[in-house]
Amino acid sequence: MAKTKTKAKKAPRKKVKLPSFKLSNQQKLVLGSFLIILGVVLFIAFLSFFFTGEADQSTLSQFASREIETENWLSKSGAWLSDLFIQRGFGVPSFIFAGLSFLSGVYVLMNLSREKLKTHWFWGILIIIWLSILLGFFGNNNAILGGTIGFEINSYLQDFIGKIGVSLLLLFGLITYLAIRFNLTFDSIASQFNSAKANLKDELSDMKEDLIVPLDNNLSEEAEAIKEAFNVSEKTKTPVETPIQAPLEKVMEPVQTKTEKPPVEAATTLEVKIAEEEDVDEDLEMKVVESQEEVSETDNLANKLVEDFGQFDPTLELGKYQFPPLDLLKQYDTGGITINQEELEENKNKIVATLNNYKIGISSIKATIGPTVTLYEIVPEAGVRISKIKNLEDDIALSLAALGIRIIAPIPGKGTIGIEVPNKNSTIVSMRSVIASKKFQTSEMHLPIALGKTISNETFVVDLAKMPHLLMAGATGQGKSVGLNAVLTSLLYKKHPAEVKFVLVDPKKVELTLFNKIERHYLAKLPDDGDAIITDNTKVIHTLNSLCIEMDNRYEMLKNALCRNIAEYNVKFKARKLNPNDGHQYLPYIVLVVDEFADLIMTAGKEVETPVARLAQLARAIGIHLIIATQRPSVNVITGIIKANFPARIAFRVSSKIDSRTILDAGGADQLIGRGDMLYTQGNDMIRIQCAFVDTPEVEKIVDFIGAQKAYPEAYLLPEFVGEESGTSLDIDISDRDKLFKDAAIVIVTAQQGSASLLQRKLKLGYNRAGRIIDQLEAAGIVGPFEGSKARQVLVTDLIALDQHLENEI
Ligand SMILES: Nc1ncnc2c1ncn2[C@@H]1O[C@H](COP(=O)(O)OP(=O)(O)OP(=O)(O)O)[C@@H](O)[C@H]1O
Repeated sequence: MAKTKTKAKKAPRKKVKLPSFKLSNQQKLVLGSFLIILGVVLFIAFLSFFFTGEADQSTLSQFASREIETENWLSKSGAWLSDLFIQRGFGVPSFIFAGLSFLSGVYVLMNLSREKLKTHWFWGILIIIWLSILLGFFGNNNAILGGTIGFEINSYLQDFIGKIGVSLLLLFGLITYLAIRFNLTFDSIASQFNSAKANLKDELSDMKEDLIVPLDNNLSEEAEAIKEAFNVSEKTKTPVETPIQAPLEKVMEPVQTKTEKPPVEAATTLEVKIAEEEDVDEDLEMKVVESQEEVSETDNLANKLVEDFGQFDPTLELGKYQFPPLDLLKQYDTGGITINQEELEENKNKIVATLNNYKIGISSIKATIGPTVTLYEIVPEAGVRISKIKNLEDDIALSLAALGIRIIAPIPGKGTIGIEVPNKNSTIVSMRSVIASKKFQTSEMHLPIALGKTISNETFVVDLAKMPHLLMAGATGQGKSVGLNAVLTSLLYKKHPAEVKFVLVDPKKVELTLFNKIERHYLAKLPDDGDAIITDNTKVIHTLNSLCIEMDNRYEMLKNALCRNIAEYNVKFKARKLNPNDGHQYLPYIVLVVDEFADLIMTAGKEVETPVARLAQLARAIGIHLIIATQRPSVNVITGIIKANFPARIAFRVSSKIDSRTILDAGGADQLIGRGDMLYTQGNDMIRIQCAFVDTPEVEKIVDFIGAQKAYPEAYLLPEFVGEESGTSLDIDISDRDKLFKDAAIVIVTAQQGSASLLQRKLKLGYNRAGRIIDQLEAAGIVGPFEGSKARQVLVTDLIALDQHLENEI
């Protein structure tokens, strides 16, 4: 309740703040000096009123007449103002108005906190009212003291609560003021009292000390005199000294009690100090407040920037950007799901009959119809072993004469066993229907992806940012490319070009080329690089390493901004709390899509695996997400380290159970029916989804629509990466060359084929040594640079030319 109350109170306050005008420096100078002068004018006029007020009384009614003269030091205006404020207003306390005006001027000129000024005015006005009542109370005979207001309020109050009531009310007002304004509490008053007591004690003991020290000095002087007079030896000293020490100890006693005060008293001394600081060093306190202002100024600066310019809008540069309309997508599933009652009945009967053949009784059966598959949920009779039903997978498939039967025993979270049976006529789930779904349209996810529809015909939307990386695998022709397009299309329909960037790697060179048209809107690439879509293996390695650099840079930025992830960082940046001059900028998400990952690993091996593994392990927090698609999900392609960092996996149909296990760590993908039928897992649960279908012409229309709009001057640039093969290999020292360098050169030139595997075979070398020799051959100008999957070009035509080439080197 209390909370809601405070909230309700705060809301209108903010509204009052909104029209807060901002002043230029010149305006501040003008307004500030005006207020200061007004303060001085009021002060002079009020002061003069006490000398000239009576005489000017009669002239007030003829303000406009120039013939009538007034005595006020500020003439007619002075007389009028002081009459208004003092006579008819608040009396003597009106001087506070002059002070407040003066103070306001100073605040405006020195650009001090407006909040503090408001507080001064608030309390100032309250004091004026209180004082005016107080003076009205005591100055019954002199109405000027409390002004008409003070006088009238007084007489009004006295009529109701009497003189005693008014005086108590005034006292209450004073206590309330002190308590709120100076945080005065009963304890602090008590401690003040204690401190005064302690001070008094200290002073008394000091006085005692002062009295004793001369005594002590005198005594020691006397002792010296005695010593000298009688020339006493060490032994004889004691009797003389004893009477002297005794009074000394006695004298020390009060001093000791002073230092060994009980803890309570120590606390009081501490409080005394604080109280003293508060009382004496008011200026010092002001300094403390100023330093707080400095802190709040940075806050205010952000607030002010937000107030002045609104939140930072990353989409502003392409403010008129239009998201692609739904019409660009084709509607394939207008007819809805087509499964007839007969088919359902038939399948049900067959399932029941098959199970009965094996003496498995069913207590109930339920069918859920999906776009491609119908799920029959059965509850077996008590005592039936689940494994028995699971083993009948092939028999049920045989009796239903259908491929792609999957048995889920039991369905997680339900006490049933599921049998998925493909529909005779599967329905295409069009991209349009999933994009148009409420679930996708209203999703608040960072990177929403509408993958398709589940078995119960619900649109399935997931957040790529949460996955945080996606592995897609499936045999050729089962819907991988369509799946990738569905992912990209989802993001294009939901995210502004400023919010997400794609890095597309397409070794097949045909699947993703379409997206070239939106290079300057949505793609990221290396600086000084031709196409943004990467088809060349060397470029892939450079890009992956560059993404690693981008990742490191982003982590640095996050660290400096004290944020844990990209979402927090961007919120802070939008609220203008991060200064672009300190290297901060709005960070778009980066989605790296790699098609045919197996091909990359085959040709570039570790060079690709290492940065991919690094990105997969670390990039989630800074908004780089990986989508990797592959046909061959063998263990040397999807290595343990990559797999461990890709909890979200999609499996299209694969040819064997082993492949299914490699992708999903479970069987099932081998029983799918293809054409976009897929299994999705993000940990434990496995969901069967019919992937949304988006055809190439549709994607083309979308990219044409986006490509035709105003774009950024260039693609999002990734940091530059200097490849090792270009940097280190070229300056390989001749003396550092491998012993087999010449032999290798002969092999390469004879075969006219610059490949490391040739050297491995002919010279029986390991991969690493062969690779190093190839690098040395490149440095020597015998073979050309790395060209991805192709063998390097041999630059020396025959063995005679090779001899000449090597001789020239020396
Ligand atoms: N979700 C889907 N709904 C309906 N049909 C689909 C779907 N996905 C794929 N298909 C059909 O399957 C065909 C092959 O799909 P796709 O090109 O995506 O396969 P792929 O796995 O990428 O093959 P490859 O690995 O050879 O590139 C498509 O042309 C289309 O006819």
